[in-house]
Amino acid sequence: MQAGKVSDTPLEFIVEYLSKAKKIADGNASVPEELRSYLQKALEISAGLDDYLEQMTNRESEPLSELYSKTVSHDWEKAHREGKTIFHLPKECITGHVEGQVLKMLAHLSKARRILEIGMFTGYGALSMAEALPEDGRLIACEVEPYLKEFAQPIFDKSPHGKKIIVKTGSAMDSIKELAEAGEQFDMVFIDADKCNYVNYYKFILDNNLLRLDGIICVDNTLFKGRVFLQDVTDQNALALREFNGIVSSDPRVEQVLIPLRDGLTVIRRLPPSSMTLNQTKVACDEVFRGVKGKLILDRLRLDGKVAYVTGGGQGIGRAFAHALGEAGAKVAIVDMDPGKAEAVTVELRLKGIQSMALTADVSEPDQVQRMVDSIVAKWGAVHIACNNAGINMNSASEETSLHEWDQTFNVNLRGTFLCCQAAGRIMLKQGYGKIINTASMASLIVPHPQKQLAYNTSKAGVVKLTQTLGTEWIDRGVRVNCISPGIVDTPLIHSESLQPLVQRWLSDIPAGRLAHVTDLQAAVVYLASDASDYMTGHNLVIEGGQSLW
Ligand SMILES: C[S@@+](CC[C@H](N)C(=O)[O-])C[C@H]1O[C@@H](n2cnc3c(N)ncnc32)[C@H](O)[C@@H]1O
Repeated sequence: MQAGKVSDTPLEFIVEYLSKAKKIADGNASVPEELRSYLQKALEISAGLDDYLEQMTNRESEPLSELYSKTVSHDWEKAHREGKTIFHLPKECITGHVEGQVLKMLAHLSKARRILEIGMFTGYGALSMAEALPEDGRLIACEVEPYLKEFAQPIFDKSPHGKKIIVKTGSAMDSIKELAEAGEQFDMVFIDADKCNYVNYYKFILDNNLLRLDGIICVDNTLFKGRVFLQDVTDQNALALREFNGIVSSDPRVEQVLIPLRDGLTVIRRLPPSSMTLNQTKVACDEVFRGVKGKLILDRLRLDGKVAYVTGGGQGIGRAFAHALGEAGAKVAIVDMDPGKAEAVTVELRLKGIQSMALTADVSEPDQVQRMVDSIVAKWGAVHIACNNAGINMNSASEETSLHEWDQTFNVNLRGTFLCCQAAGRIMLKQGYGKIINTASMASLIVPHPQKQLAYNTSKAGVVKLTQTLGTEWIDRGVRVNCISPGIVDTPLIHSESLQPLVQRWLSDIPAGRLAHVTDLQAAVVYLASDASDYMTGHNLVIEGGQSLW
Protein backbone atom coordinates (compact mmCIF):
# COMPACT_ATOMS: atom_id res chain seq x y z
CA MET A 1 0.00 0.00 0.00
CA GLN A 2 1.31 3.48 -0.86
CA ALA A 3 2.50 5.63 2.06
CA GLY A 4 -0.17 8.07 3.21
CA LYS A 5 -3.03 6.11 1.64
CA VAL A 6 -6.06 5.70 3.87
CA SER A 7 -7.33 2.14 4.21
CA ASP A 8 -10.61 1.65 2.41
CA THR A 9 -11.11 -2.07 1.78
CA PRO A 10 -11.06 -5.05 4.18
CA LEU A 11 -7.74 -6.14 2.70
CA GLU A 12 -6.19 -2.70 3.14
CA PHE A 13 -7.30 -2.71 6.78
CA ILE A 14 -5.78 -6.16 7.29
CA VAL A 15 -2.49 -4.92 5.82
CA GLU A 16 -2.60 -1.80 8.00
CA TYR A 17 -3.30 -3.75 11.20
CA LEU A 18 -0.73 -6.44 10.42
CA SER A 19 1.89 -3.75 9.71
CA LYS A 20 1.15 -2.12 13.05
CA ALA A 21 1.22 -5.47 14.86
CA LYS A 22 4.49 -6.39 13.17
CA LYS A 23 6.02 -3.07 14.16
CA ILE A 24 5.07 -3.65 17.81
CA ALA A 25 6.37 -7.20 17.68
CA ASP A 26 9.66 -6.07 16.11
CA GLY A 27 10.19 -3.55 18.90
CA ASN A 28 9.45 -6.00 21.67
CA ALA A 29 12.15 -8.54 22.54
CA SER A 30 9.72 -10.73 24.52
CA VAL A 31 7.64 -11.53 21.37
CA PRO A 32 8.54 -15.05 20.25
CA GLU A 33 10.40 -15.26 16.93
CA GLU A 34 7.73 -17.69 15.63
CA LEU A 35 4.94 -15.14 16.14
CA ARG A 36 7.00 -12.49 14.36
CA SER A 37 7.58 -14.89 11.45
CA TYR A 38 3.85 -15.64 11.17
CA LEU A 39 3.05 -11.94 11.18
CA GLN A 40 5.62 -11.39 8.45
CA LYS A 41 4.13 -14.18 6.30
CA ALA A 42 0.56 -12.93 6.77
CA LEU A 43 1.72 -9.42 5.85
CA GLU A 44 3.51 -10.59 2.71
CA ILE A 45 0.46 -12.44 1.45
CA SER A 46 -2.04 -9.70 2.19
CA ALA A 47 0.18 -6.83 1.02
CA GLY A 48 1.04 -8.59 -2.25
CA LEU A 49 -2.46 -9.59 -3.29
CA ASP A 50 -3.84 -6.38 -4.83
CA ASP A 51 -0.65 -5.74 -6.83
CA TYR A 52 -0.68 -9.29 -8.13
CA LEU A 53 -4.32 -8.98 -9.22
CA GLU A 54 -3.36 -5.80 -11.08
CA GLN A 55 -0.47 -7.51 -12.84
CA MET A 56 -2.44 -10.59 -13.80
CA THR A 57 -5.39 -8.66 -15.20
CA ASN A 58 -5.04 -7.56 -18.79
CA ARG A 59 -4.01 -3.96 -19.34
CA GLU A 60 -6.62 -1.25 -19.52
CA SER A 61 -7.16 0.71 -22.74
CA GLU A 62 -5.42 4.05 -23.32
CA PRO A 63 -8.54 6.16 -22.60
CA LEU A 64 -9.17 4.24 -19.36
CA SER A 65 -5.57 4.70 -18.30
CA GLU A 66 -5.84 8.43 -19.05
CA LEU A 67 -9.11 8.65 -17.13
CA TYR A 68 -7.49 6.97 -14.14
CA SER A 69 -4.45 9.29 -14.11
CA LYS A 70 -6.62 12.38 -14.62
CA THR A 71 -8.86 11.32 -11.73
CA VAL A 72 -6.20 10.47 -9.16
CA SER A 73 -4.14 13.58 -9.92
CA HIS A 74 -7.14 15.94 -9.73
CA ASP A 75 -7.54 18.23 -6.71
CA TRP A 76 -11.02 17.19 -5.61
CA GLU A 77 -10.92 19.22 -2.41
CA LYS A 78 -10.24 22.36 -4.43
CA ALA A 79 -13.09 21.51 -6.82
CA HIS A 80 -15.38 21.26 -3.81
CA ARG A 81 -14.09 24.50 -2.22
CA GLU A 82 -14.70 26.30 -5.50
CA GLY A 83 -18.30 25.06 -5.49
CA LYS A 84 -17.83 22.84 -8.54
CA THR A 85 -18.96 19.70 -6.68
CA ILE A 86 -21.62 19.29 -4.01
CA PHE A 87 -19.77 16.40 -2.35
CA HIS A 88 -16.23 15.97 -1.07
CA LEU A 89 -15.34 13.37 -3.68
CA PRO A 90 -12.38 11.19 -2.70
CA LYS A 91 -10.34 9.96 -5.65
CA GLU A 92 -10.73 6.45 -4.10
CA CYS A 93 -14.31 6.57 -5.43
CA ILE A 94 -12.96 5.38 -8.78
CA THR A 95 -13.69 1.80 -9.72
CA GLY A 96 -10.19 1.21 -11.08
CA HIS A 97 -8.45 -1.36 -13.20
CA VAL A 98 -9.32 -4.81 -11.80
CA GLU A 99 -12.93 -4.04 -10.89
CA GLY A 100 -13.39 -2.22 -14.20
CA GLN A 101 -12.17 -5.34 -16.01
CA VAL A 102 -14.56 -7.53 -13.96
CA LEU A 103 -17.48 -5.29 -14.96
CA LYS A 104 -16.36 -5.38 -18.57
CA MET A 105 -16.18 -9.19 -18.47
CA LEU A 106 -19.66 -9.44 -16.93
CA ALA A 107 -21.04 -7.13 -19.60
CA HIS A 108 -19.43 -9.36 -22.24
CA LEU A 109 -20.56 -12.64 -20.71
CA SER A 110 -24.12 -11.49 -20.22
CA LYS A 111 -24.12 -10.16 -23.82
CA ALA A 112 -25.45 -6.89 -22.46
CA ARG A 113 -26.77 -4.35 -24.96
CA ARG A 114 -28.16 -1.83 -22.49
CA ILE A 115 -26.48 -0.97 -19.20
CA LEU A 116 -27.52 1.37 -16.40
CA GLU A 117 -24.98 2.85 -13.99
CA ILE A 118 -26.00 4.59 -10.80
CA GLY A 119 -23.12 6.86 -9.73
CA MET A 120 -20.66 7.53 -12.55
CA PHE A 121 -17.98 9.64 -10.83
CA THR A 122 -15.34 10.21 -13.54
CA GLY A 123 -16.65 7.41 -15.73
CA TYR A 124 -14.05 4.66 -15.26
CA GLY A 125 -16.66 1.93 -14.68
CA ALA A 126 -18.90 3.39 -17.40
CA LEU A 127 -16.18 3.33 -20.05
CA SER A 128 -14.98 -0.16 -18.97
CA MET A 129 -18.49 -1.56 -19.47
CA ALA A 130 -19.07 0.44 -22.67
CA GLU A 131 -15.98 -1.24 -24.16
CA ALA A 132 -17.88 -4.56 -23.92
CA LEU A 133 -21.05 -3.27 -25.55
CA PRO A 134 -21.81 -3.89 -29.22
CA GLU A 135 -21.68 -0.92 -31.62
CA ASP A 136 -25.34 -0.09 -31.09
CA GLY A 137 -25.23 -0.75 -27.32
CA ARG A 138 -26.04 2.02 -24.82
CA LEU A 139 -24.93 2.78 -21.29
CA ILE A 140 -26.91 5.32 -19.30
CA ALA A 141 -24.85 6.74 -16.44
CA CYS A 142 -26.73 8.61 -13.68
CA GLU A 143 -24.62 11.20 -11.91
CA VAL A 144 -25.71 14.00 -9.62
CA GLU A 145 -22.64 16.21 -10.23
CA PRO A 146 -22.72 18.02 -13.62
CA TYR A 147 -19.00 18.82 -13.11
CA LEU A 148 -18.21 15.11 -13.49
CA LYS A 149 -19.88 14.93 -16.88
CA GLU A 150 -17.66 17.81 -18.07
CA PHE A 151 -14.67 16.06 -16.52
CA ALA A 152 -15.29 12.71 -18.21
CA GLN A 153 -16.67 13.75 -21.60
CA PRO A 154 -13.35 14.79 -23.27
CA ILE A 155 -11.93 11.33 -22.56
CA PHE A 156 -15.14 9.57 -23.60
CA ASP A 157 -14.79 11.49 -26.87
CA LYS A 158 -11.30 10.05 -27.39
CA SER A 159 -12.54 6.47 -27.03
CA PRO A 160 -14.33 4.66 -29.87
CA HIS A 161 -16.74 3.43 -27.18
CA GLY A 162 -17.47 6.80 -25.58
CA LYS A 163 -20.39 7.51 -27.93
CA LYS A 164 -22.27 4.59 -26.34
CA ILE A 165 -22.39 6.44 -23.01
CA ILE A 166 -25.25 8.84 -22.21
CA VAL A 167 -24.80 10.77 -18.97
CA LYS A 168 -27.98 11.78 -17.14
CA THR A 169 -27.21 14.43 -14.55
CA GLY A 170 -29.42 14.86 -11.51
CA SER A 171 -30.58 12.63 -8.71
CA ALA A 172 -30.26 8.97 -9.72
CA MET A 173 -33.65 8.15 -8.19
CA ASP A 174 -35.35 10.79 -10.38
CA SER A 175 -33.47 9.52 -13.43
CA ILE A 176 -34.43 5.88 -12.94
CA LYS A 177 -38.07 6.88 -12.38
CA GLU A 178 -37.99 8.68 -15.73
CA LEU A 179 -36.40 5.65 -17.38
CA ALA A 180 -39.06 3.33 -15.93
CA GLU A 181 -41.83 5.65 -17.12
CA ALA A 182 -40.32 5.61 -20.61
CA GLY A 183 -40.52 1.78 -20.53
CA GLU A 184 -36.73 1.35 -20.60
CA GLN A 185 -35.18 -1.93 -19.58
CA PHE A 186 -31.57 -2.96 -18.99
CA ASP A 187 -29.51 -6.14 -19.25
CA MET A 188 -27.06 -5.02 -16.59
CA VAL A 189 -27.10 -2.44 -13.80
CA PHE A 190 -24.17 -1.18 -11.72
CA ILE A 191 -25.20 0.40 -8.41
CA ASP A 192 -22.38 2.54 -7.02
CA ALA A 193 -23.76 5.72 -5.43
CA ASP A 194 -25.45 6.91 -2.33
CA LYS A 195 -25.12 3.83 -0.05
CA CYS A 196 -28.12 4.70 2.14
CA ASN A 197 -30.32 4.43 -0.95
CA TYR A 198 -28.98 1.09 -2.27
CA VAL A 199 -32.08 -0.74 -0.99
CA ASN A 200 -34.37 1.81 -2.68
CA TYR A 201 -32.55 1.62 -6.00
CA TYR A 202 -32.57 -2.18 -5.87
CA LYS A 203 -36.26 -2.43 -5.00
CA PHE A 204 -37.26 0.15 -7.58
CA ILE A 205 -35.31 -1.60 -10.32
CA LEU A 206 -36.86 -5.01 -9.61
CA ASP A 207 -40.37 -3.78 -8.80
CA ASN A 208 -40.51 -1.68 -11.97
CA ASN A 209 -39.03 -4.23 -14.34
CA LEU A 210 -36.02 -2.06 -15.17
CA LEU A 211 -33.85 -5.18 -15.29
CA ARG A 212 -34.70 -7.92 -17.77
CA LEU A 213 -35.25 -11.47 -16.56
CA ASP A 214 -31.85 -13.14 -16.33
CA GLY A 215 -30.21 -9.71 -16.27
CA ILE A 216 -27.56 -8.85 -13.66
CA ILE A 217 -27.07 -6.13 -11.06
CA CYS A 218 -23.54 -5.46 -9.79
CA VAL A 219 -23.33 -3.62 -6.51
CA ASP A 220 -20.15 -2.03 -5.21
CA ASN A 221 -18.88 -1.72 -1.62
CA THR A 222 -21.04 -4.53 -0.25
CA LEU A 223 -18.33 -5.48 2.28
CA PHE A 224 -17.97 -1.87 3.33
CA LYS A 225 -14.54 -2.17 4.96
CA GLY A 226 -15.70 -5.37 6.71
CA ARG A 227 -18.15 -3.36 8.79
CA VAL A 228 -21.14 -5.22 7.36
CA PHE A 229 -20.22 -8.19 9.55
CA LEU A 230 -18.24 -6.56 12.40
CA GLN A 231 -19.84 -6.02 15.82
CA ASP A 232 -20.61 -2.60 17.37
CA VAL A 233 -20.77 -0.69 14.09
CA THR A 234 -22.57 2.66 14.11
CA ASP A 235 -21.52 3.95 10.66
CA GLN A 236 -24.78 4.70 8.75
CA ASN A 237 -23.39 3.58 5.38
CA ALA A 238 -22.19 0.27 6.83
CA LEU A 239 -25.56 -0.35 8.46
CA ALA A 240 -27.35 0.49 5.19
CA LEU A 241 -25.18 -2.03 3.35
CA ARG A 242 -25.71 -4.67 6.01
CA GLU A 243 -29.47 -4.23 5.58
CA PHE A 244 -29.07 -4.27 1.80
CA ASN A 245 -27.09 -7.56 1.86
CA GLY A 246 -29.73 -9.12 4.13
CA ILE A 247 -32.59 -8.07 1.83
CA VAL A 248 -30.87 -9.36 -1.32
CA SER A 249 -29.89 -12.67 0.25
CA SER A 250 -33.48 -13.40 1.27
CA ASP A 251 -35.12 -12.17 -1.95
CA PRO A 252 -36.54 -15.17 -3.87
CA ARG A 253 -36.57 -13.14 -7.11
CA VAL A 254 -32.78 -13.27 -7.43
CA GLU A 255 -29.65 -15.33 -6.92
CA GLN A 256 -26.45 -13.62 -5.87
CA VAL A 257 -22.81 -13.92 -4.89
CA LEU A 258 -20.67 -11.51 -2.87
CA ILE A 259 -17.15 -11.40 -4.29
CA PRO A 260 -14.41 -10.12 -1.93
CA LEU A 261 -12.96 -7.87 -4.62
CA ARG A 262 -11.72 -4.54 -3.21
CA ASP A 263 -14.56 -3.34 -0.97
CA GLY A 264 -16.91 -6.17 -2.01
CA LEU A 265 -18.77 -6.61 -5.27
CA THR A 266 -22.14 -8.38 -5.22
CA VAL A 267 -23.39 -9.86 -8.48
CA ILE A 268 -27.14 -10.46 -8.53
CA ARG A 269 -29.10 -12.28 -11.26
CA ARG A 270 -32.83 -11.77 -11.74
CA LEU A 271 -34.39 -15.21 -11.86
CA PRO A 272 -37.14 -16.10 -14.29
CA PRO A 273 -40.19 -16.42 -11.99
CA SER A 274 -42.51 -19.42 -11.57
CA SER A 275 -45.38 -17.03 -10.92
CA MET A 276 -45.54 -13.28 -10.68
CA THR A 277 -47.73 -10.23 -10.67
CA LEU A 278 -46.50 -6.97 -12.17
CA ASN A 279 -48.43 -3.75 -11.63
CA GLN A 280 -51.46 -5.80 -10.53
CA THR A 281 -51.38 -7.89 -13.71
CA LYS A 282 -50.91 -11.59 -13.28
CA VAL A 283 -48.22 -12.83 -15.66
CA ALA A 284 -48.93 -16.12 -17.44
CA CYS A 285 -45.71 -17.95 -16.58
CA ASP A 286 -46.23 -20.60 -19.26
CA GLU A 287 -43.94 -21.95 -21.99
CA VAL A 288 -44.56 -18.94 -24.21
CA PHE A 289 -43.44 -16.63 -21.41
CA ARG A 290 -40.61 -18.72 -19.94
CA GLY A 291 -39.55 -20.52 -23.10
CA VAL A 292 -39.76 -24.22 -23.93
CA LYS A 293 -37.80 -26.07 -21.22
CA GLY A 294 -36.84 -22.61 -19.99
CA LYS A 295 -35.14 -21.71 -23.29
CA LEU A 296 -36.14 -18.50 -25.04
CA ILE A 297 -36.39 -18.53 -28.81
CA LEU A 298 -32.77 -17.74 -29.73
CA ASP A 299 -31.55 -20.41 -27.33
CA ARG A 300 -33.97 -22.88 -28.87
CA LEU A 301 -32.15 -22.39 -32.16
CA ARG A 302 -28.83 -23.45 -30.60
CA LEU A 303 -27.31 -26.71 -31.76
CA ASP A 304 -24.84 -27.30 -28.92
CA GLY A 305 -23.78 -30.93 -28.64
CA LYS A 306 -25.24 -31.84 -32.03
CA VAL A 307 -23.32 -33.63 -34.80
CA ALA A 308 -23.93 -32.48 -38.37
CA TYR A 309 -22.58 -33.13 -41.84
CA VAL A 310 -22.94 -31.10 -45.01
CA THR A 311 -22.40 -32.68 -48.43
CA GLY A 312 -21.10 -30.30 -51.03
CA GLY A 313 -19.75 -28.42 -47.99
CA GLY A 314 -16.55 -27.29 -49.68
CA GLN A 315 -18.07 -24.23 -51.36
CA GLY A 316 -21.12 -22.07 -52.01
CA ILE A 317 -24.36 -22.92 -50.21
CA GLY A 318 -22.84 -25.95 -48.47
CA ARG A 319 -20.00 -23.89 -47.01
CA ALA A 320 -22.48 -21.28 -45.75
CA PHE A 321 -24.63 -24.05 -44.20
CA ALA A 322 -21.57 -25.53 -42.49
CA HIS A 323 -20.59 -22.17 -40.98
CA ALA A 324 -24.16 -21.53 -39.81
CA LEU A 325 -24.55 -24.94 -38.16
CA GLY A 326 -21.14 -24.59 -36.50
CA GLU A 327 -21.83 -21.05 -35.29
CA ALA A 328 -25.02 -22.37 -33.72
CA GLY A 329 -22.96 -24.90 -31.76
CA ALA A 330 -22.86 -28.14 -33.82
CA LYS A 331 -19.78 -30.16 -34.71
CA VAL A 332 -19.67 -30.25 -38.51
CA ALA A 333 -18.23 -32.78 -40.96
CA ILE A 334 -17.51 -31.18 -44.33
CA VAL A 335 -18.11 -33.67 -47.12
CA ASP A 336 -16.95 -32.87 -50.65
CA MET A 337 -15.68 -34.65 -53.75
CA ASP A 338 -12.69 -32.30 -53.63
CA PRO A 339 -10.59 -33.04 -50.52
CA GLY A 340 -8.80 -29.69 -50.73
CA LYS A 341 -12.05 -27.73 -50.59
CA ALA A 342 -13.39 -29.83 -47.70
CA GLU A 343 -10.15 -29.31 -45.78
CA ALA A 344 -10.17 -25.54 -46.40
CA VAL A 345 -13.66 -25.14 -44.90
CA THR A 346 -12.66 -27.34 -41.97
CA VAL A 347 -9.77 -24.98 -41.27
CA GLU A 348 -12.13 -21.98 -41.38
CA LEU A 349 -14.48 -23.61 -38.89
CA ARG A 350 -11.68 -24.59 -36.52
CA LEU A 351 -10.46 -20.99 -36.55
CA LYS A 352 -13.90 -20.06 -35.23
CA GLY A 353 -13.63 -22.67 -32.46
CA ILE A 354 -15.99 -25.11 -34.23
CA GLN A 355 -15.13 -28.83 -34.12
CA SER A 356 -14.91 -30.00 -37.69
CA MET A 357 -13.58 -32.80 -39.90
CA ALA A 358 -13.11 -33.11 -43.66
CA LEU A 359 -14.42 -36.14 -45.55
CA THR A 360 -14.27 -37.03 -49.22
CA ALA A 361 -17.24 -38.84 -50.77
CA ASP A 362 -19.10 -39.13 -54.04
CA VAL A 363 -22.72 -39.12 -52.84
CA SER A 364 -23.89 -41.20 -55.79
CA GLU A 365 -21.80 -44.17 -54.58
CA PRO A 366 -23.48 -46.21 -51.81
CA ASP A 367 -20.17 -47.48 -50.35
CA GLN A 368 -18.75 -43.98 -50.13
CA VAL A 369 -21.92 -42.63 -48.51
CA GLN A 370 -21.88 -45.45 -45.95
CA ARG A 371 -18.19 -44.80 -45.23
CA MET A 372 -18.94 -41.10 -44.72
CA VAL A 373 -21.65 -41.81 -42.14
CA ASP A 374 -19.56 -44.51 -40.43
CA SER A 375 -16.59 -42.13 -40.11
CA ILE A 376 -18.75 -39.50 -38.44
CA VAL A 377 -20.27 -41.99 -36.00
CA ALA A 378 -16.83 -43.47 -35.27
CA LYS A 379 -15.47 -40.04 -34.39
CA TRP A 380 -18.43 -38.28 -32.79
CA GLY A 381 -20.77 -41.12 -31.84
CA ALA A 382 -23.92 -39.93 -33.65
CA VAL A 383 -25.41 -38.05 -36.60
CA HIS A 384 -28.11 -35.58 -35.56
CA ILE A 385 -28.21 -33.25 -38.56
CA ALA A 386 -27.80 -34.38 -42.17
CA CYS A 387 -27.53 -31.66 -44.80
CA ASN A 388 -27.76 -33.35 -48.15
CA ASN A 389 -26.72 -30.48 -50.32
CA ALA A 390 -24.42 -31.83 -53.04
CA GLY A 391 -25.88 -31.18 -56.48
CA ILE A 392 -25.01 -30.43 -60.10
CA ASN A 393 -26.71 -28.51 -62.89
CA MET A 394 -26.09 -28.84 -66.62
CA ASN A 395 -27.93 -26.93 -69.30
CA SER A 396 -29.24 -28.31 -72.58
CA ALA A 397 -32.37 -28.11 -74.70
CA SER A 398 -34.62 -31.05 -73.79
CA GLU A 399 -34.60 -32.53 -77.27
CA GLU A 400 -30.84 -32.67 -77.03
CA THR A 401 -30.37 -33.74 -73.41
CA SER A 402 -28.19 -36.82 -73.48
CA LEU A 403 -28.85 -39.85 -71.37
CA HIS A 404 -25.42 -39.27 -69.86
CA GLU A 405 -26.41 -35.77 -68.72
CA TRP A 406 -29.74 -37.04 -67.40
CA ASP A 407 -28.13 -39.92 -65.49
CA GLN A 408 -25.30 -37.82 -64.10
CA THR A 409 -27.72 -35.16 -62.83
CA PHE A 410 -30.05 -37.73 -61.31
CA ASN A 411 -27.15 -39.71 -59.83
CA VAL A 412 -25.92 -36.78 -57.79
CA ASN A 413 -29.12 -34.81 -57.19
CA LEU A 414 -31.67 -37.55 -56.53
CA ARG A 415 -29.91 -40.90 -56.09
CA GLY A 416 -27.22 -39.13 -53.97
CA THR A 417 -29.85 -37.47 -51.79
CA PHE A 418 -31.69 -40.78 -51.39
CA LEU A 419 -28.50 -42.65 -50.45
CA CYS A 420 -27.53 -40.01 -47.88
CA CYS A 421 -31.06 -39.86 -46.44
CA GLN A 422 -31.11 -43.63 -46.13
CA ALA A 423 -27.64 -44.01 -44.57
CA ALA A 424 -28.10 -41.11 -42.12
CA GLY A 425 -31.78 -42.02 -41.59
CA ARG A 426 -30.91 -45.55 -40.41
CA ILE A 427 -28.68 -44.08 -37.69
CA MET A 428 -31.25 -41.44 -36.78
CA LEU A 429 -34.11 -43.94 -36.57
CA LYS A 430 -31.99 -45.98 -34.14
CA GLN A 431 -31.25 -42.83 -32.14
CA GLY A 432 -34.93 -41.88 -32.20
CA TYR A 433 -33.87 -38.38 -33.26
CA GLY A 434 -32.64 -36.66 -36.39
CA LYS A 435 -33.00 -33.69 -38.69
CA ILE A 436 -32.51 -34.13 -42.41
CA ILE A 437 -32.32 -31.04 -44.57
CA ASN A 438 -32.12 -31.60 -48.30
CA THR A 439 -31.21 -28.87 -50.76
CA ALA A 440 -33.91 -28.78 -53.44
CA SER A 441 -34.44 -25.73 -55.66
CA MET A 442 -36.98 -23.15 -56.74
CA ALA A 443 -36.83 -25.17 -59.96
CA SER A 444 -38.95 -27.77 -58.15
CA LEU A 445 -41.82 -25.26 -58.32
CA ILE A 446 -41.35 -23.18 -61.43
CA VAL A 447 -39.49 -23.65 -64.67
CA PRO A 448 -36.67 -21.13 -64.49
CA HIS A 449 -35.95 -19.57 -67.84
CA PRO A 450 -34.56 -18.79 -70.36
CA GLN A 451 -31.88 -21.39 -69.57
CA LYS A 452 -32.87 -24.95 -70.37
CA GLN A 453 -32.29 -27.49 -67.62
CA LEU A 454 -34.80 -30.33 -67.83
CA ALA A 455 -32.75 -32.88 -65.92
CA TYR A 456 -32.01 -30.45 -63.10
CA ASN A 457 -35.61 -29.26 -62.71
CA THR A 458 -36.95 -32.78 -62.73
CA SER A 459 -34.35 -34.10 -60.28
CA LYS A 460 -35.07 -31.26 -57.85
CA ALA A 461 -38.81 -31.90 -58.05
CA GLY A 462 -37.86 -35.46 -57.13
CA VAL A 463 -35.91 -34.20 -54.11
CA VAL A 464 -39.07 -32.45 -52.88
CA LYS A 465 -41.21 -35.58 -53.27
CA LEU A 466 -38.50 -37.68 -51.60
CA THR A 467 -38.48 -35.18 -48.72
CA GLN A 468 -42.27 -35.24 -48.36
CA THR A 469 -42.36 -39.02 -48.38
CA LEU A 470 -39.56 -39.55 -45.85
CA GLY A 471 -40.82 -36.61 -43.78
CA THR A 472 -44.15 -38.35 -43.21
CA GLU A 473 -42.75 -41.88 -42.99
CA TRP A 474 -40.17 -41.20 -40.28
CA ILE A 475 -41.59 -38.44 -38.11
CA ASP A 476 -43.25 -40.80 -35.64
CA ARG A 477 -39.76 -42.19 -34.97
CA GLY A 478 -38.24 -38.78 -34.26
CA VAL A 479 -36.74 -38.03 -37.68
CA ARG A 480 -37.85 -34.87 -39.46
CA VAL A 481 -37.07 -34.42 -43.14
CA ASN A 482 -37.42 -31.03 -44.81
CA CYS A 483 -35.85 -29.27 -47.75
CA ILE A 484 -34.77 -25.76 -48.68
CA SER A 485 -35.40 -24.42 -52.16
CA PRO A 486 -33.10 -21.52 -52.94
CA GLY A 487 -33.72 -19.18 -55.84
CA ILE A 488 -30.86 -18.15 -58.12
CA VAL A 489 -27.75 -17.74 -56.03
CA ASP A 490 -25.14 -15.11 -56.69
CA THR A 491 -21.84 -16.90 -57.38
CA PRO A 492 -18.56 -15.60 -58.82
CA LEU A 493 -19.38 -17.50 -62.02
CA ILE A 494 -22.45 -15.38 -62.64
CA HIS A 495 -20.38 -12.21 -62.83
CA SER A 496 -18.75 -13.19 -66.13
CA GLU A 497 -19.50 -10.75 -68.92
CA SER A 498 -21.15 -13.37 -71.16
CA LEU A 499 -23.78 -14.10 -68.48
CA GLN A 500 -24.72 -10.47 -67.86
CA PRO A 501 -27.77 -10.42 -70.22
CA LEU A 502 -29.04 -13.57 -68.51
CA VAL A 503 -28.57 -12.03 -65.05
CA GLN A 504 -30.50 -8.92 -66.13
CA ARG A 505 -33.33 -11.13 -67.36
CA TRP A 506 -33.44 -13.02 -64.04
CA LEU A 507 -33.37 -9.81 -62.04
CA SER A 508 -36.46 -8.57 -63.83
CA ASP A 509 -38.22 -11.76 -62.64
CA ILE A 510 -37.31 -11.33 -58.96
CA PRO A 511 -39.55 -9.11 -56.78
CA ALA A 512 -36.66 -8.69 -54.28
CA GLY A 513 -34.63 -7.09 -57.10
CA ARG A 514 -31.47 -9.09 -56.47
CA LEU A 515 -30.09 -12.60 -56.61
CA ALA A 516 -29.85 -14.67 -53.41
CA HIS A 517 -26.68 -14.61 -51.33
CA VAL A 518 -25.66 -17.84 -49.66
CA THR A 519 -25.97 -16.00 -46.35
CA ASP A 520 -29.72 -15.50 -47.06
CA LEU A 521 -30.12 -19.26 -46.55
CA GLN A 522 -28.17 -19.70 -43.32
CA ALA A 523 -30.92 -18.97 -40.78
CA ALA A 524 -33.23 -21.45 -42.50
CA VAL A 525 -30.81 -24.34 -42.14
CA VAL A 526 -30.27 -23.56 -38.45
CA TYR A 527 -34.04 -23.38 -37.90
CA LEU A 528 -34.66 -26.70 -39.65
CA ALA A 529 -31.76 -28.30 -37.75
CA SER A 530 -32.98 -27.07 -34.36
CA ASP A 531 -35.66 -28.30 -31.97
CA ALA A 532 -37.61 -25.10 -32.72
CA SER A 533 -38.79 -26.67 -36.00
CA ASP A 534 -39.78 -30.05 -34.52
CA TYR A 535 -43.37 -29.76 -35.78
CA MET A 536 -42.23 -29.17 -39.34
CA THR A 537 -41.70 -32.13 -41.63
CA GLY A 538 -41.87 -32.83 -45.35
CA HIS A 539 -41.75 -29.07 -45.94
CA ASN A 540 -40.21 -27.28 -48.89
CA LEU A 541 -38.90 -23.98 -47.52
CA VAL A 542 -38.64 -21.67 -50.52
CA ILE A 543 -36.20 -18.75 -50.30
CA GLU A 544 -36.17 -17.01 -53.67
CA GLY A 545 -36.91 -13.32 -53.14
CA GLY A 546 -40.47 -13.92 -54.37
CA GLN A 547 -39.44 -15.17 -57.82
CA SER A 548 -41.78 -18.18 -57.82
CA LEU A 549 -44.76 -15.86 -57.21
CA TRP A 550 -44.38 -13.79 -60.36
C1 LIG B 1 -18.37 5.67 -5.78
S1 LIG B 1 -18.62 6.93 -6.92
C2 LIG B 1 -18.93 6.07 -8.40
C3 LIG B 1 -17.71 5.49 -9.04
C4 LIG B 1 -17.94 5.06 -10.46
N1 LIG B 1 -18.99 4.07 -10.57
C5 LIG B 1 -16.69 4.56 -11.13
O1 LIG B 1 -16.78 3.59 -11.90
O2 LIG B 1 -15.60 5.10 -10.94
C6 LIG B 1 -20.19 7.55 -6.50
C7 LIG B 1 -20.75 8.63 -7.40
O3 LIG B 1 -22.13 8.74 -7.15
C8 LIG B 1 -22.53 10.09 -7.24
N2 LIG B 1 -23.77 10.25 -6.49
C9 LIG B 1 -23.93 10.31 -5.16
N3 LIG B 1 -25.24 10.45 -4.84
C10 LIG B 1 -25.92 10.44 -6.00
C11 LIG B 1 -27.29 10.54 -6.33
N4 LIG B 1 -28.22 10.65 -5.43
N5 LIG B 1 -27.63 10.48 -7.63
C12 LIG B 1 -26.68 10.35 -8.59
N6 LIG B 1 -25.38 10.26 -8.32
C13 LIG B 1 -24.99 10.32 -7.04
C14 LIG B 1 -21.37 10.85 -6.68
O4 LIG B 1 -21.34 12.16 -7.16
C15 LIG B 1 -20.18 10.00 -7.16
O5 LIG B 1 -19.69 10.53 -8.34
